Amino acid sequence: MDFGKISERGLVLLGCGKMGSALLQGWLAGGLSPDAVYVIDPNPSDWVLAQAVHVNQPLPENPAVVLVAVKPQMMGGALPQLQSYGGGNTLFVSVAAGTLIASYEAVLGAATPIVRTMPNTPAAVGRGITAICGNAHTTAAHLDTTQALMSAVGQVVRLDGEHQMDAVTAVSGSGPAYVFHLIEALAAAGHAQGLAPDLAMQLARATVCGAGELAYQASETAAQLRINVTSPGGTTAAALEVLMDAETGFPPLLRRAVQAAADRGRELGK
Ligand SMILES: NC(=O)C1=CN([C@@H]2O[C@H](COP(=O)(O)OP(=O)(O)OC[C@H]3O[C@@H](n4cnc5c(N)ncnc54)[C@H](OP(=O)(O)O)[C@@H]3O)[C@@H](O)[C@H]2O)C=CC1
Ligand SMILES: O=C(O)[C@@H]1CCC=N1
Repeated sequence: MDFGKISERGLVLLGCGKMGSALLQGWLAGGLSPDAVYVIDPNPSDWVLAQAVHVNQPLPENPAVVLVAVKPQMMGGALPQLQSYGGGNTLFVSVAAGTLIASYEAVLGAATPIVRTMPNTPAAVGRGITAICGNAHTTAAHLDTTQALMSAVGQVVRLDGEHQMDAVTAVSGSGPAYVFHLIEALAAAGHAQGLAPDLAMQLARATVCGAGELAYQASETAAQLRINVTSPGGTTAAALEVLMDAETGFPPLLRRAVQAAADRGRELGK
């Protein structure tokens, strides 16, 4: 990726925990010079400290981008220190769940270009997906810059508006955790069938990873890939009868889980 203005003017990363580090890892791997990155974090990890980026050092006068990756609950304490960059030509990009664009505008000024995004942690291996939407002061160029930054760590989709963000967060932002829990639950179920825990975990993890890779590479729909596994009257059909039950299977369970996540996003926005 050509980091252009970011290489010249710098990128400030406010909060460099799990999500900030996943993004930073992708950018550095994509060719961003560590010298262009200014991390602010009270407890930087050993990994961050080893990246030759500026950590808790004086900031550039006019950074091209401020990437906000602190928890929503920390935003009130963290954001005001960057208020002086508001209303100028610094683009603010937030990855925080829940926190509304209006909250940033209240601190930074409504004339600040702000793009709200929702990435996910597979960004750490270049396989994330990030949804983006901007405020009234973001131009096509700001959205392009954000898209380029997030494309360094996976796919990017543009939303119609911020109203979609809580649902997106509940599906793809939090979604990796649902899949990791699927691995845990599948392994536990294998153990309940008499397999040793290690073997059950190896089988479950490889199965989810392999199925994910197949879904990524194959041209068929997810439904067709499922049908391809399901021999009529066979073992998969027996399991799917349980999992696809309209009252007790995955569909109502995931609907409730995604609803809970989206509701929590809305609460965080208050
Ligand atoms: N994790 C995920 O899968 C995803 C997270 N997000 C969003 O990313 C954001 C960060 O989440 P995540 O990375 O998981 O959380 P982390 O707690 O791992 O990272 C947040 C980092 O910010 C630091 N921090 C706390 N206060 C300040 C401050 N005043 N100034 C600068 N840095 C500060 C924290 O330090 P300390 O630990 O010492 O408090 C921590 O290192 C959240 O808003 C979340 O909604 C979005 C998509 C996916
Ligand atoms: O759990 C959270 O609130 C964050 C947002 C999406 C994933 N992690």
